Amino acid sequence: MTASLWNRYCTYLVSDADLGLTLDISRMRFPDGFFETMEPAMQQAFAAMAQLEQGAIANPDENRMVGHYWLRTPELAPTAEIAQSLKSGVDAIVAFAHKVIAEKKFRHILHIGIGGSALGPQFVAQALGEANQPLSISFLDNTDPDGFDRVLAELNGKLHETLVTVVSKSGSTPEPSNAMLEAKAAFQMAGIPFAAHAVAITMPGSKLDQLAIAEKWLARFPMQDWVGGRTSVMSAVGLVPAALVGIDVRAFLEGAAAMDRLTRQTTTRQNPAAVLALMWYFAGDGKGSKDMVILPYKDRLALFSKYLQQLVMESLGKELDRTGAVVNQGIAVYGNKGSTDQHAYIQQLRDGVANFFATFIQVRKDRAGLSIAVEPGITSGDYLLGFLLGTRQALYENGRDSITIAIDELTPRTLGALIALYERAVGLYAELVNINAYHQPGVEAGKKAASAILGLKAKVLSALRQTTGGLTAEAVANQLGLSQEVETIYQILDHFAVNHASGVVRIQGGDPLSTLFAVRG
Ligand SMILES: O=P(O)(O)OC[C@H]1O[C@H](O)[C@H](O)[C@@H](O)[C@@H]1O
Repeated sequence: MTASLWNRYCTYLVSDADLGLTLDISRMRFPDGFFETMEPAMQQAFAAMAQLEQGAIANPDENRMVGHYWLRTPELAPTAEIAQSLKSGVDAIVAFAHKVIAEKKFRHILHIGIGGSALGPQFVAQALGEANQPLSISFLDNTDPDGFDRVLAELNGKLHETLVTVVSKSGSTPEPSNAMLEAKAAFQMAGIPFAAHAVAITMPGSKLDQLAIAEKWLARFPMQDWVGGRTSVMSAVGLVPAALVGIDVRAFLEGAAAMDRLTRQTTTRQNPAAVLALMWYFAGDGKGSKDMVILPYKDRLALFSKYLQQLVMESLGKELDRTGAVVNQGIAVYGNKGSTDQHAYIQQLRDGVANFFATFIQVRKDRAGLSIAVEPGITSGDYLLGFLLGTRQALYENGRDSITIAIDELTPRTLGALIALYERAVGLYAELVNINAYHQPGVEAGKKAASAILGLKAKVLSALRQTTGGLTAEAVANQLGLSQEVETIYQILDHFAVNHASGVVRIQGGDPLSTLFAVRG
């Protein structure tokens, strides 16, 4: 390390002794005066965030407040009623988890949810879980039948001691709904009443909530309208499973509250979320032209990149800015963990296309106990640090910038703080580029197209049933007057045939134009 880099390190380091956290931007090559240039915009961003925290309709497209910061500081909620419901909500979650753990009736959790309703719980469980935790946890986070089978097979013979947490904010997302039905079927097959094992986490009055009430499920926990899925890990969505696996959820919330205090301050250079957002802005020129590669040197944090992928990309990936201009904003996020990735894609980061900036995440404490020496005077943890610093240096020498975030220890408190740091950095960055970070209009397009495709299935089958000799996909499409849908129809027929569904077979193989499909039996 050169003296000038050390100087830059000391000059720009943002640190918080209470959380044991540092943010080092010395390896980002921003020019002198960058902070000064950005200061007016950052002050506006602070003001907008203050409004948001006071209950402004910060998500106007959905006419919603944005309240995830109140989850860890209920006193800041805009009404006493919200504050009280948040406090009693956490009390109820903690009491429920204590009871379940003490009774020892349940040994496993099957958590059902997708997107924000699964990624947070998965990330927290992997980051803080222990081999001897009171309940083990597994996840159904898709509508993949084989995926269901694999997880349910692992729970075979254990369903009588399995608690199922069904999570869906809207209560009508198809994937968790399908997963719930598949889990319910498995319970029925095993002769175990599903309702007595099922917990619903959803917005009051949703389809899922109504089902849980009608079937008298074991428990229901509310999700708030003003908490988005990707920032729901500190609502019942994340707290219920975390408390059940024995994680100190109050410390988790407190860590986030501490980070919120730190990142609410308006002295930019002392505010780690502001500094982080500005580094993203610098790296990608405010247009997301560089990808964000997340490299935690800690196995427990391997899901952090996936978690941040949703948080950052669903929040910032927007076609329009708030004036309605087409901006196609966003920052692509990917990563896994170090040093593992050094044996994979880091080759390209060092030598290939320079379209990214890296974020190294370091946990200074190696492990709970003592380390053996793997070489005289050297531990495995020394290697991990060496690889982190070495990779950072190798990247820097080749013109690749990086940020390093370090914490002393990974605990519920520091994990809460890390999540809160990124939540606010995303909020501030969205202000800098003037977009709504709290809606996700693009997601709807795929959902609508999927439901149109499902609607075609019955029509395709009935057309096929009317012939004996078999039809090509084109013939089916023409019969239905849907020639523009021919490829989708071909895909549906192929899916039928491979799954031997409804008696559909391929009676003459070949290319998509000549393959004949028929109904047999
Ligand atoms: O919790 P749910 O309402 O089931 O939603 C689950 C997920 O699906 C949606 O499509 C959104 O894009 C995500 O932000 C959300 O977390």
